[in-house]
Amino acid sequence: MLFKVEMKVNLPHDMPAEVAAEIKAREKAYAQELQRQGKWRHLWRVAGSYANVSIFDVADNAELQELVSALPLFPYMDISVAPLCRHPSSIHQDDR
Ligand SMILES: O=C(O)CC1=CCC(=O)O1
Repeated sequence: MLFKVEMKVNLPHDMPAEVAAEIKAREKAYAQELQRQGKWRHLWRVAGSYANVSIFDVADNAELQELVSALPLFPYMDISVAPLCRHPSSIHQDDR
């Protein structure tokens, strides 16, 4: 199942820089591993904002919840999710 996931990051302004850097490094490693596994299919920065738009390809709602709630930045993000289905005009065979 495909989901559009929008994540807006709100790190506390008083978080020490080295703590923020360590969380971001763990976030990057986790995100890249999920991309290698094919579960995090797209990751886009929203221009001008500390936010991203992502496409996840997971088995079901429960797997999405499991993966997203394990994000190191999860405690600091506002997240919105929308389920996706194939558009009849899409030319991409891997949309499903
Ligand atoms: O910077 C972000 O948008 C948050 C994030 C998600 C995956 C990652 O590496 O950073």
